[in-house]
Amino acid sequence: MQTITADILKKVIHQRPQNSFKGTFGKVLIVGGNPNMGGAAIMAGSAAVHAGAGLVTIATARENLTAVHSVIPEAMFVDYHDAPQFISLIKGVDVIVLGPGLGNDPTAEKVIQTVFANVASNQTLIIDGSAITLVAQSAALKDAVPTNAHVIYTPHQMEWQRLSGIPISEQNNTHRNQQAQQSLNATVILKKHHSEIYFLNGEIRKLMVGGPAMATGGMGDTLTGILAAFIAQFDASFEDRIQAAVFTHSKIADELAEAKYVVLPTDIISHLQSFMKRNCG
Ligand SMILES: NC(=O)C1=CN([C@@H]2O[C@H](COP(=O)(O)OP(=O)(O)OC[C@H]3O[C@@H](n4cnc5c(N)ncnc54)[C@H](OP(=O)(O)O)[C@@H]3O)[C@@H](O)[C@H]2O)[C@@H](O)CC1
Ligand SMILES: Nc1ncnc2c1ncn2[C@@H]1O[C@H](COP(=O)(O)OP(=O)(O)O)[C@@H](O)[C@H]1O
Ligand SMILES: [Mg+2]
Repeated sequence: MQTITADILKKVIHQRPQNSFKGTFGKVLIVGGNPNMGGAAIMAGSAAVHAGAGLVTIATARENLTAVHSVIPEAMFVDYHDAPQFISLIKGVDVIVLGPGLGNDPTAEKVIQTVFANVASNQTLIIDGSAITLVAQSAALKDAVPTNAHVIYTPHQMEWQRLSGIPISEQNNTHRNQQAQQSLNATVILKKHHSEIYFLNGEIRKLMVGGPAMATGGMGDTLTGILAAFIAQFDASFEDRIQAAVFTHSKIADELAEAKYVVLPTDIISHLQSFMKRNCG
């Protein structure tokens, strides 16, 4: 299995063309954050803004409106109960992140169904957190996962156990992980110490940066926003954009961990802009 090396950064992150505007750098929609977990959607949205997505909207519970606007004034808000507005947004973006802090109740299920029913073939759908757990638990949702879009699952080990049926103790079996990933017809980023990425073309990549300073709630939510921004704005291959995003997330954490005992998701978010500037090709 090949490891991801630092040269992926300059391959993917490029100087911005002079003749450009916000639309050049892609539109991202974050769908998540129930009234108890608004922070997850805010971290994902904030990461997408700071990693360079041109336009970011957060579809979340109305209770989160004030927090979203005060923490990320760059992002727009939509109430995920407002079906017409929500559906029109889903249709208008390049990348959708579905799941951070969404919760496991019937509202969450309905939100997931709405996204699945309205995603188109040129879009990328990142399925994370609660959305992975709900898809794993419901045959109806599993059947409704879009087959036309680029789908990426970002499970931690327990979420991967739920989705694939492979117990955590057996997830060191790369071949078995790959079989499960291929049967999902999607890319899988299996998050752990030394995360692994399983691509549809059969390639597998291992991440050798990142460490225990990252073990804080919200760290995976933050990764989804970075992924979305990299996929939405850069021109490199799909596989390279994903590797660059995953590398960036953990490499920033390693750099910060030289001086900090624990690295917070919001620390990573606030260092994205300078890290990308330093590592742009
Ligand atoms: N600020 C916010 O709004 C935040 C909102 N969040 C949102 O919460 C939602 C639920 O996500 P979740 O990951 O917190 O819970 P769940 O899916 O039940 O998994 C946890 C269970 O699995 C077990 N476990 C075993 N191995 C593991 C591993 N490698 N990595 C992780 N867990 C592992 C673990 O074992 P234990 O810790 O109990 O020993 C426990 O039994 C989701 O939508 C997410 O986005 C969070 O991001 C936090 C910040
Ligand atoms: N010990 C560790 N070594 C390397 N990376 C870690 C470690 N602990 C956590 N991480 C990283 O932090 C993120 C955790 O994701 P996740 O569990 O989904 O967080 P949350 O749902 O709380 O946002 C993953 O990217 C994972 O690889
Ligand atoms: Mg998570």
